[in-house]
Amino acid sequence: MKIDSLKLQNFRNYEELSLEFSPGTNLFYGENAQGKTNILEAVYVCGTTKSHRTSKDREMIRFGENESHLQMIMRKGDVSWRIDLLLRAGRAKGIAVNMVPVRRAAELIGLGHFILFSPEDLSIIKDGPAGRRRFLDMELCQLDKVYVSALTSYNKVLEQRGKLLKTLSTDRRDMETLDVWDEQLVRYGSMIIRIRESFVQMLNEIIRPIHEKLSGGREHLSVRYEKNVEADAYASALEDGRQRDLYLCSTMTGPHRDDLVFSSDGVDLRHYGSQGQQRSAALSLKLAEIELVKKKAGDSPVLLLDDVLSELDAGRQQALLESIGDIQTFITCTGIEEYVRSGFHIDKRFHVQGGHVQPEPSNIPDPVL
Ligand SMILES: Nc1ncnc2c1ncn2[C@@H]1O[C@H](COP(=O)(O)OP(=O)(O)OP(=O)(O)O)[C@@H](O)[C@H]1O
Repeated sequence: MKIDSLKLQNFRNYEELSLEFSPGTNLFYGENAQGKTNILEAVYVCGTTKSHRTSKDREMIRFGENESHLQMIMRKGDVSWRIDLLLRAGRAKGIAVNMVPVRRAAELIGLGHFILFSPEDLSIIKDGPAGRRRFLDMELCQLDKVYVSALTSYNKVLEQRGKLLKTLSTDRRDMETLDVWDEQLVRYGSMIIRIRESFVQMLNEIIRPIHEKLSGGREHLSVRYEKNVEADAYASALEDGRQRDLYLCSTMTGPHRDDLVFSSDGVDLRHYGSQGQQRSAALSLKLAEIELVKKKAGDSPVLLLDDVLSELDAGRQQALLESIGDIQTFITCTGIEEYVRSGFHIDKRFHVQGGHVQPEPSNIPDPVL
């Protein structure tokens, strides 16, 4: 799948923007705070309906405006799709595919796959479990419609249960309602756990050879799904923990407390990995994500590299660039010198300055030796 074009109106610092992309590598360069990441964000939002930076649509609407419109044309072979998104402050997103309004974001799933890699992703191993759960959710929401609806329902029930627990701490009359929420929590939670189980199993098989190659055969990386509770045991665990939940006014059991464990030769990298090992594992995870999408969706993802190359040393940069192949890629950076130095092929480049984007003639010239 490739993206042909993007149009923005009142999105972040863009009043009006219309861009046509190369199906190969597109590079956006410019000083800090000019609007490079905003373009990647817009592509990601059009493809997934979610931003990687905010859960509030309001923040993406240009300051002083009430709504924002995004339009993206995607193509798979001869078939193309036009995606329209309307962001409105305090209201649900308006989404249309080929000019036909769709009610649920899930209907976009499967059209395309978007893998975003930013410097924050490099600390996914050492940061808290929330980031690793977010990784699971963002990836699975693009791959599996059942997962999206289970996750949406689970989060709603979890919130309702939390509110009820608070009420029950002072007034126990509504105790039967808790049984209803628990039953639903177990239904959706078990679905999430099972889907995560098979996803991590697949991820583990893919990441191992990738990481071996990246570490020159020195390290053997494995990913394990650290479940808070087994799907089959969820109902009884929830019941056993009910008094504690009532006391804490919070649900302590369920996949919202899951984690992923990354180990290298048996050592848990979350706690004992060196910074270099943690960053390598994070890069392997991204490279594995690319492979996984190709395998599971039978299609190439779109790769969005947000200022990440300058964070990697030469060996890791090489590994990332080699894995790009024929994947359509969007890269942001502040300077183009490193691309000139590495001789990396760029199909189309854009200069970004203060909310204006200037396409420039194709490839960066070869370095003068
Ligand atoms: N809702 C908004 N309305 C208008 N401008 C906004 C909005 N949100 C962010 N901006 C502006 O967008 C700019 C940041 O853009 P972006 O994050 O794309 O920067 P960047 O070019 O990627 O910079 P860096 O290289 O530092 O990451 C800032 O000037 C910020 O004020």
